[in-house]
Amino acid sequence: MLVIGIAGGTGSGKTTVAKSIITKLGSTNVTLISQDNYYLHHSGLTFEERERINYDHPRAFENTLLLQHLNMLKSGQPVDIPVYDFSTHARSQETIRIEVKPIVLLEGIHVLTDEDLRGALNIKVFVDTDPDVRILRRLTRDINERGRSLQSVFDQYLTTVKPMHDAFIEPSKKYADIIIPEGGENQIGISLLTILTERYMTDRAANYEIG
Ligand SMILES: Nc1ncnc2c1ncn2[C@@H]1O[C@H](COP(=O)(O)OP(=O)(O)O)[C@@H](O)[C@H]1O
Ligand SMILES: Nc1ccn([C@@H]2O[C@H](COP(=O)(O)O)[C@@H](O)[C@H]2O)c(=O)n1
Repeated sequence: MLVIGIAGGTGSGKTTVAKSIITKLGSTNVTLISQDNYYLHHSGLTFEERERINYDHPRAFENTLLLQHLNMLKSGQPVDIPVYDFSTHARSQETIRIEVKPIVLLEGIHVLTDEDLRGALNIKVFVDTDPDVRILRRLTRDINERGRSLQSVFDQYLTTVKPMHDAFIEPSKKYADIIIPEGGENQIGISLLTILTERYMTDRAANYEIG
């Protein structure tokens, strides 16, 4: 199984890049997993307490479960991954079944910051988009899709999103094999990744396999 990690700041276009690759290759051979599904649950906290959590710190995620699921997929077992509800800041009761496919695209803000997670990736990608573009995209998305107010997006951006991006996410770019400027607009970058993936599918014995 080939695992491609797609990191980058919030709103950089990680999901858009991943979905473009799936559109080009078809969903039969490629599956998408978002690190966001592995946000810690915090069942003992009230909504107000959950609202104040720093969701941009690397330790906000249950990466051990994510790694366990990647290992199960690699050994041929399907997995039931958590579903995360951004409007309640909690995992929902449901899970999603992920079947075994030859290619896994793993996208998330911190897929390159964690050493163990990096070790599970065959190709490491960083989507590099200017902060002003990212915050504008995030503002629109969080208000339209994640139940946020304008003020809450401002406050969260300044108190946690930007400081954590500067401290952890931007420095993780150095681990990338491929940097894709401007995300979904970069058709050449997306085509490059698609070609690499196609090549893997036609030659499973290629050098990408981790020992
Ligand atoms: N090139 C683009 N032009 C316009 N809007 C975009 C572009 N890329 C992404 N978006 C929008 O910006 C938001 C964040 O993009 P997304 O791919 O989900 O980023 P990420 O997964 O990095 O947070 C989404 O609403 C998406 O539709
Ligand atoms: N309860 C939560 C959990 C996470 N976030 C924000 O999501 C961002 C990561 O998702 P992207 O799709 O934008 O990569 C991250 O920056 C968190 O701030 C949230 O707002 N609430």
